[in-house]
Formats: sequence, C-alpha cells, structure tokens
Amino acid sequence: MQCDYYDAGVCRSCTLMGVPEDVQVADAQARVETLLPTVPTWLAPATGPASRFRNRAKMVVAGTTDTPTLGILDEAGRGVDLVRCGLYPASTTDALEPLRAFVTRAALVPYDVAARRGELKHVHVTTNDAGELMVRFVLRSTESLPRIRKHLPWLLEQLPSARVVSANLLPQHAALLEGDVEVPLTPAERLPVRQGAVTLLARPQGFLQTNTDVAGQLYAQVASWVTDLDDDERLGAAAAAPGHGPTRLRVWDLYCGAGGFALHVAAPGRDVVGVETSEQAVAAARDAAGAAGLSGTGFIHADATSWAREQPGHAAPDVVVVNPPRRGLGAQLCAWLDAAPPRTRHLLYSSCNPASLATDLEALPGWEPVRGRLFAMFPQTAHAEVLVQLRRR
Ligand SMILES: C[S@@+](CC[C@H](N)C(=O)[O-])C[C@H]1O[C@@H](n2cnc3c(N)ncnc32)[C@H](O)[C@@H]1O
Repeated sequence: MQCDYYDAGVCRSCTLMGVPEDVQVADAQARVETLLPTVPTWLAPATGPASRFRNRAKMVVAGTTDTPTLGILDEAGRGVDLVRCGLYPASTTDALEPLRAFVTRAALVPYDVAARRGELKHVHVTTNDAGELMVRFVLRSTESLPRIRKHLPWLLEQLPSARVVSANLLPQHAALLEGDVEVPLTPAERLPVRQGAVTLLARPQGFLQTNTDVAGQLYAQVASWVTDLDDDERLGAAAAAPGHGPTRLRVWDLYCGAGGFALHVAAPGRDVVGVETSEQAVAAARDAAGAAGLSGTGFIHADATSWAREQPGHAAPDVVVVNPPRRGLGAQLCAWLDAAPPRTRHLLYSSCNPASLATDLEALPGWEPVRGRLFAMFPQTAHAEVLVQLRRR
C-alpha cells in the first residue's frame, strides 16, 4: 500500500507502510513461529484487503473551531489532518469532511492538550459493510452537548448513513481514547456489523474486531474446528457407549465481547456460554443471538477467571474458546485450565498478542498445541492475531 501521509513524513503510525503485504505476512509468520515453537503445524495465513480494512477510525480533533484537524497529534502536540487515510473504507472517509464541517457549525472547540483547554477531544467513526455509521464525539465535559443536539438534524441530513450517534465524556487530562459515560444522541444505540456468518451488535464503548474481513475468517476457522471436534466427540462417545444418545457438546467462550465466537459456534446439539465483564456487551450478544434465532446460547456478565473457577465439575465444558485482551489469560486462569475437569479436552486460544500467548502456553503444561494459524488482522503494522488449537495431554 502507498500512503501520501507516510511518504510526506506526517504520519508514521503504520510502521510497515511500503513493505509489500506478502513480505509483511511472511515476516509475521516467522515471528510467531519463533515465539511459539511448540506449535507443530501452521495453516496458511488468513489475509484480507491491505487497505480500507479498518472498520473503526479514532480521529484526534485539534486545531481551531473554524479550521479543525481530524487525525493525530505531532510531537509538538499540533494536529495532523488524516481525513484521507487509506486504512478506512470510503464510507468512513466520506463522513469525515461533513464531520469537520459539523465541528465548525456546532461551535465545538477542539481540545488543546498543551493548554488543557477546549472540549472536543476525538471523533470516532465505525462503519459496517452496508456503509452505515456509528459516530461518537469524545468530549471533556457536557458544555457542548446542547449545541451538538441542536445541530444534529443537520449532521444527519449530511450523513444519512449515520445510524448511531453518541457523545462520550472524558473529563480526565489523560492519554485515553474514551471515558466511562456515554450519552446516546439517536434512538439507535447499536450498529449491526456482519462479521463472518453472524451479525454482531456493535456499541460505542464495546470491543469490535477491527478488520471485518479477517475477523470473519477467524470466526469461521473456530467454527470449523469446533465442528471437527464435535464430530470426533460424537464418534468417540458412540464407540464407548453404543446405543446411548449423543450428549450435547458444551462450549465456553471466555472474553466473549459481543459474542463473535459464541454465535459462530452455536448449533443444534451444543450448549454455548459466553462470559464477559462488559454488561452491555453481554446484552448485545444476547440480542444478537435472539435476532439470529440461536437457541442453546447463554451470555454471562462476569470475570472470566472467577466464573470458570466457580463452576462445579459436572458443568465443565468440552471446548473452551478464549480471546483475552493483550495482557493474556494470566496465571490464575491458566492454572484453572491446566487442572480443569477431565471432560475439558479442547482449548482454542485466539490472541492479538503472541508474546502473552507464549507466556500463557508455558503456564499450560497439561495442554499440547495441535496447530496454529496467523490472521493478518492489522496490515501495515507488525501486530498479528494468532489462533492456536490445543488438546489435553
Ligand atoms: C479481545 S476482546 C475479544 C472480544 C470477542 N471475543 C470478539 O471477538 O469480539 C476481549 C474482551 O474481553 C473482555 N474482558 C476484559 N477483561 C475480562 C475479564 N476479566 N473477564 C471477562 N471478559 C473480560 C473485554 O471487555 C473485551 O470484550
């Protein structure tokens, strides 16, 4: 991919810009194989488009009310405008000029980090495959909310694809992307985003896999591996106890977010439970399951480690899918998995941080890696998503 901003030296966020995509993927594959030497077999990497793949843009707003910049801050704290960034789909880039005009129209004062003055910190835009948008204004306080509300009809006229608009309050002077309080400004508070075979309900504050194409491949891979395991389990059970009806396959999706893995794995004859600390993500996952007519799924608002440890042995799953944040599973959950009841024989670990994945695998001596696959979720950067299948030794 070629980028004018990169070539001009104004943005270096994409550290691998200009490196051919096949070289990026080969290098990432070599890195994960070095970091994860116990994974015996690697499937061919899953790749998607090298540009226009990012479904969520988080633009820092700087400059002045009359001439705002939407992009990043340079080292001196000045705004760098990146409205033509090639990572975003056309539906997002087309929305940025109307959003810039809205800043001026609603007299929103960009936040000046050095002076600690101003109100509007960021504008976030999320898009789905239909080109619909979720727009979010991250504000220092409620000062500009009345003007945002007043001029919102104008914005919606300019951006008829904007389905969800909200404001987020971030009063702290901190390098954060958002605060705790979300103020909905439209009746709709969720954007349906199809990823793979399932429509997820994305929320302003919720996690969404950033690359819709590759996320769909990741979810499909997990669904296909679980189907293979389900078939094997049924064959094994039928051989061990002829004449007994098949038991239901029990799957846990820990760190389930809005339910991407759980909803892909759900099928007749399976009980799938997703566990997640965000109450709103749990609600979104439940609603998405209902909308898709998926029975046999349940979503629980809890800390994954505490919840797993509190389950009685007879409720143990056959398969555990985990997709933790960058920090990984941690020692306690690894210890629980390592000593899990005998029924729990399969683990599918999807990680956006191969380093914490490597640490966790070392803390799981009772589990044997079977195969892995790299998902090129973050082209133009050295980041990669890795999926590893493990079985009980
Ligand atoms: C990498 S995201 C994965 C989300 C989901 N699997 C997906 O594909 O969209 C990690 C998720 O873990 C959740 N989370 C963070 N800490 C957690 C914890 N201790 N227990 C359960 N969920 C947690 C976050 O809210 C976030 O939704």
